Amino acid sequence: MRTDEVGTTGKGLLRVEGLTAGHGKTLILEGVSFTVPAGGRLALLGRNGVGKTTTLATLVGQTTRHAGTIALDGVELGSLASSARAAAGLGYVPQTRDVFKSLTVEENLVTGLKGRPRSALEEAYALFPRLGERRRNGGGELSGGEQQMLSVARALLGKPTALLLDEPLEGLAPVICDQLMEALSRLDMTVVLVEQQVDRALDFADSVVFLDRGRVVHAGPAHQAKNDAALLERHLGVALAA
Ligand SMILES: Nc1ncnc2c1ncn2[C@@H]1O[C@H](COP(=O)(O)OP(=O)(O)OP(=O)(O)O)[C@@H](O)[C@H]1O
Repeated sequence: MRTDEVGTTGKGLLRVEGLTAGHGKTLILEGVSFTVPAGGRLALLGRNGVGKTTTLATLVGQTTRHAGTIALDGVELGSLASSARAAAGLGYVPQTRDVFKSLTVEENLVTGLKGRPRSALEEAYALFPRLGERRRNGGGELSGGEQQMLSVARALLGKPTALLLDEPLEGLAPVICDQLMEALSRLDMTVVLVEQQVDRALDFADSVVFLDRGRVVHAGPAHQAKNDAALLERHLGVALAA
């Protein structure tokens, strides 16, 4: 168990098997399988357009699923509506940062409470003190980093057992990336992270899956991938700085 934790322990086993999905009749994913143990952290990596966002969107029920299963703690989610998947414990922070610009920070957070008491908002402010300082500001007045914190905090207020993060660091200054990754590293829950900043993603994750053209082309421990320049070059076209 991690110390200084936020979230749920012992739950969040995510099993994805043979997922074939896309947009309408257009197939993007073909037979994608991976398992993340409860409390595990998976980095889902690959070049642009290989299907990373589509994978997360399929898990939360926003694409057309043609085959395959998605099970969270043994509960099959594949045929449930998105709202029921969220209720079953799947949290999602989309690439678009779901922030309501016309609502204040606090009002945005309230939309994530899902019936929990208002006092739970303190969890969000404890994780991201900056949101506490900005609680009366409008969502549209926030910096990119603050919007991302708000988007993550709102997803966490729903008490997910597995959190899906789509490129949370996109467009953020390095110091804000540091802060966000530090906060995420304190979460004690299953996480699937899609991220272009490969070095940060591999430092955060225990395991990694590389996608190429909608298929899993490599799966293994994150630390091994980090030290395998040929693997990174092959699947991402990049080499990490030593
Ligand atoms: N709504 C859509 N309708 C049809 N095709 C789509 C739609 N959204 C994405 N695609 C296509 O699906 C493929 C996979 O896209 P996806 O966004 O999942 O990739 P990605 O790996 O997340 O890429 P990136 O790193 O650029 O975000 C791409 O070829 C993309 O053009």
